[in-house]
Amino acid sequence: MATDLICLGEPLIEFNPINGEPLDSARTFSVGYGGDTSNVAVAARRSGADVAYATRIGEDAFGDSLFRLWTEEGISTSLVEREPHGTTGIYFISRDPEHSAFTYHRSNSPATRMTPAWVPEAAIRTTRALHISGISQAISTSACDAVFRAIEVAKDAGTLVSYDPNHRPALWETGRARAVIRQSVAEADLVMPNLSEGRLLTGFLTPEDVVARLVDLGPRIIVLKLGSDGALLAHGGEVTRFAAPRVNAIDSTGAGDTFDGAFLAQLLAGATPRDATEYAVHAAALATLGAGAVDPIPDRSTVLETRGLR
Ligand SMILES: O=C(O)C(=O)C[C@H](O)[C@H](O)CO
Repeated sequence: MATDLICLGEPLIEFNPINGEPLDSARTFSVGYGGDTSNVAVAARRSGADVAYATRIGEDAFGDSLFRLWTEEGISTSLVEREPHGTTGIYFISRDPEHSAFTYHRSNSPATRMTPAWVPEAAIRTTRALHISGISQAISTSACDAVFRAIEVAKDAGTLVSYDPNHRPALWETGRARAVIRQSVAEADLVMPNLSEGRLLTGFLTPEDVVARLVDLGPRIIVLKLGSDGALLAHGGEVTRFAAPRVNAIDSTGAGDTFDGAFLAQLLAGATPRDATEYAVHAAALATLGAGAVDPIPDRSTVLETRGLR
């Protein structure tokens, strides 16, 4: 059965120091789930979308654990390939309320061996939206080629292409990142960068200038994510600012991904981009109230109940 949304990329197992201790002295970690596109899949699912995740993971314990997550969340695993003897990637969080930093152990993971031939073309042709990100383009050349192939198939079929640059400087050289991300932004229908990514792509500083330049690149809908300052939506020739509710954030990991998934679920359910942005700023704020990427992602009823926070 066709799903509303396919998220394609690399999932990771997450290690988060208990009480936010620095990595060099941390002795105890809570173990959770991460990987930006998997986080988006969970967020979209918890907001009511019918979602499939496309990836390659190992036939190892961490692969089993991720597989269980998607199954328990009700995310289709029909596009998940298991690699015998593959080692599923992991990362460690250095926690910060606004900008968490990540230490990766993911080189040579099964996801780095995604190729254009692996891309699930038939499924992408029949779904309504495809979500991909710059992280999958950073992890290997063949994964980057796979993302571009997925975009090409989606565009050919009229599937909405949703793209988050998620620039991670630790994963690739900035000149290449900028070129690849710009090309992807130009091809996408919907892009959801943060301000530093917008600045990298456009050379402009203010959110308004950044959004104006991104509009020139071509996407139909641009949502510039501004963290605790909310978001700026550009759509249909109008630019609208949305404030975020005030919360006592403890960990921003995955908040941007929660925004993406929440926005996509609303859009696919028929909401306008304005209503989807209003909903997504609330969902993203709630996602900062707990530690780690996936556990604090709110469900639809929690987002709707807490919209009065502002
Ligand atoms: O940074 C990555 O590659 C990850 O996927 C880890 C995190 O879950 C993700 O960055 C949060 O957005």
